[in-house]
Amino acid sequence: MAFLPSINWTAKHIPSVQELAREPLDAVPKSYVCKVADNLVADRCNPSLQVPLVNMASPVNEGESREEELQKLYLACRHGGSFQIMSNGDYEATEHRAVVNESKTAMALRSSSKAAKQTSSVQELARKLLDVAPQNYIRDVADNPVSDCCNPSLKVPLVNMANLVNGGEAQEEELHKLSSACRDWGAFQLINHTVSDELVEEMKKQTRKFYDLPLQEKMRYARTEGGLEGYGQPFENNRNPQWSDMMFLHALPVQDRNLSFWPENPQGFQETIDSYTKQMRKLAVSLLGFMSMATGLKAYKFSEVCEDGILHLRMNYYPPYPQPDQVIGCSPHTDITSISLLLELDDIPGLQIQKDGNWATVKPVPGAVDVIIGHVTEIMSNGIYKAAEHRAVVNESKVRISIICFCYPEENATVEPVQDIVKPDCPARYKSISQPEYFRSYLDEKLESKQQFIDTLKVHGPHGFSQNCT
Ligand SMILES: O=C(O)CCC(=O)C(=O)O
Ligand SMILES: [Fe+2]
Repeated sequence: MAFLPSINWTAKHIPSVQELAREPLDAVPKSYVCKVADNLVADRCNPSLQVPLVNMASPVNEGESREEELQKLYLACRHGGSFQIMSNGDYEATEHRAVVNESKTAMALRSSSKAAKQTSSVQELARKLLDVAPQNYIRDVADNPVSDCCNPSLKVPLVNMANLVNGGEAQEEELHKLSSACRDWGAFQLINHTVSDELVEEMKKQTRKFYDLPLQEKMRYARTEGGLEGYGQPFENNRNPQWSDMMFLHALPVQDRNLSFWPENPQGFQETIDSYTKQMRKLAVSLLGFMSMATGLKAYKFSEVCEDGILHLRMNYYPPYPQPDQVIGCSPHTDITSISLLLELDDIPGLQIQKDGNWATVKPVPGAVDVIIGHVTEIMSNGIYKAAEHRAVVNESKVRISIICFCYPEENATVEPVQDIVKPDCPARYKSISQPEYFRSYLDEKLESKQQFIDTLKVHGPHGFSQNCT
């Protein structure tokens, strides 16, 4: 397919040394041949030197041999052990290497204690449960998601897309509702949207099947060090890791895809993701158009920049946790998108929106898409619309899965307040920045505590940020 990354297997990059060694080779590729000065046989080996042997049973069991074994362990560590830094140099890190046998294969599994800190799957961790999650997942009482929850009378607004599309009087009324939702909440639930039920159901079904695969299969798509895409845990910038796994893909524009991260299993998932993300971008464009209209703008200013926009897909998996108030599925944050379109797989609430100091739980509505306004729309509306702070809590006994399309302007767009909103008595409250620069500065920005990325883009000129333009 056109978007497969091109891999150039030169002599330097051999896909498998195991395979290479199977070939009847006269000589290995040149790049594998060591210099004479590094020759392993020439500086080989003092046969009288014996690596120390330590018997684990002795230091574990109390008793006479314990002291003796500990002494052996101490000497072994001093001369060729690890923990050089933690022991302040008392123990030494060992230089080591492995040589090759002339006729036999050798295998070794390396385990590094780094892996223990960061799990490769919270889903697996939750399966082994465990009366309590590892300590680093447990939150301070002050951040407790249940104790600071929730005002049940707060209800996230519902917007009916059919009324927006059909025009007439019903449209006027619905635009009014949409405007209030965007100004007062920065979020709403959208019913009668344009994405087909079959496609939505297929996307849900395949996502569930993907998470039901064995870990080993999911790990084929694992995020690589320093990368963004693939299967792994949420990017951490918080004190506690989040009780969730995720799959993150660059889905649109099509040329941004790296299909090596797109699951081939379950069968047909790639095609479903392709259709789903294209349909969701269409919905985003149409909805952003109505959101422009709802500010009183004649043209579809917010949507124009998204017609060929960027779309990132994230599928979140939140395992249950018996004390859901002790962990967090997704920490409070605002999205940096134009809008985020979120699908909940089952009737299991988890998403919460911050409203006037309270958290409001979004109750899943069959067939609805949850819409969350992000920083780009806040900027383009010059602050009339607000990016919603939101988070996800975990259910005590049931798995929760959500699928989110993060929709952004296209690559060559400029993120700035739209001209028709900026007026002499309502100057621009945000800086103008190109879309690529916007992403770059988001990833680079070192934010102070409580500061959000959008704060770095606010204009604090003579007119100040306090101007009220609404
Ligand atoms: O899963 C959810 O309900 C929210 C997830 C979310 O906000 C995100 O992934 O940005
Ligand atoms: Fe979010």
